[in-house]
Amino acid sequence: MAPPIIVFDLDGTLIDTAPDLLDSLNHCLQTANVPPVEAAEIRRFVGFGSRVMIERAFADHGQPLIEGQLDALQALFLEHYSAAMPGKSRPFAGVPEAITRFRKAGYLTAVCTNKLEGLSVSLLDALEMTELFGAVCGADTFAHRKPDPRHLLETIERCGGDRDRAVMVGDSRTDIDTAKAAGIPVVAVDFGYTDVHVSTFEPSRVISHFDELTVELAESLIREASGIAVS
Ligand SMILES: O=C(O)COP(=O)(O)O
Ligand SMILES: [Mg+2]
Repeated sequence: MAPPIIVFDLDGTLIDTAPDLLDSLNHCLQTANVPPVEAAEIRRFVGFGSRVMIERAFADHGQPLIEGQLDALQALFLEHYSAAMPGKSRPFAGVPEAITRFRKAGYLTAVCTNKLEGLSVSLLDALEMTELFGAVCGADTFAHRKPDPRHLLETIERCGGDRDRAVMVGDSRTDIDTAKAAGIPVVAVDFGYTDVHVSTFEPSRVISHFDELTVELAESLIREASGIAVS
C-alpha cells in the first residue's frame, strides 16, 4: 500500500515570499509607468502565478495591457525574481519541524504550487529545503494547475502517495477549492495571502501556527474524510 502524504502549497503557506514578489512586481510596474503596489495589497494579487499577478495589478490601477506587453512583463518579472532568490523569503515559523514530524511518522511530503516549477525548486534550493519533499509540482508541471484538482492528484501520484490518505495544506481559496474538488481534506493557514479570511472558504480546519499541524490532526481528517467515525 502507498504511504500517506501531506501536500503543501508554497507561497503564503510554507514560505513567506510576499516581500520579494512585491519587489519584482513593482520593478515591472515601474518600467511600464504604473504606480507601485503597497505591501498590504500584494496578498490580493498572489495565488494564480506571476502572469495573473501582473494582470491584477494593472487592472487595479485601471491601466490597460497592450498586446504582447504581458509576455514581456512576465519575462521581466521572472528575471528579476530569480536573480534575487531567496531574497527576503523565509519559511514560516515551525515549517521544518512540521515536515520532519510527518516524515518521521511515515508520511510522504510534496509541494503543489501555482508558482512555476523551476522557480519553486530554485527557491527551495536557495533555502536548503528541496530535500524535504518527494515532489515539487508547479503551475507548468502538468497540463492543469490549481484549482483543477488534477494538479493535486497528479502531485500525489508523482510522489507515490495514497490519495485516500492525503491531506492538503494551503493559504488561499485556490488551495481549498482544489482539495475539495479532489475529495481531499484541507488545512488552511490563516497567515497567508488572501484578502478574505480563509474560514470563509470552509476548509476542514484552520491553523494559526505550524505547531498545530500534528500527525494526529492529519489522521483524524483522513478518518473523517473516509467516513470512519472519529472516537
Ligand atoms: O505564486 C502564486 O501566485 C501562487 O503560488 P502558490 O500556489 O504557492 O500560493
Ligand atoms: Mg499560496
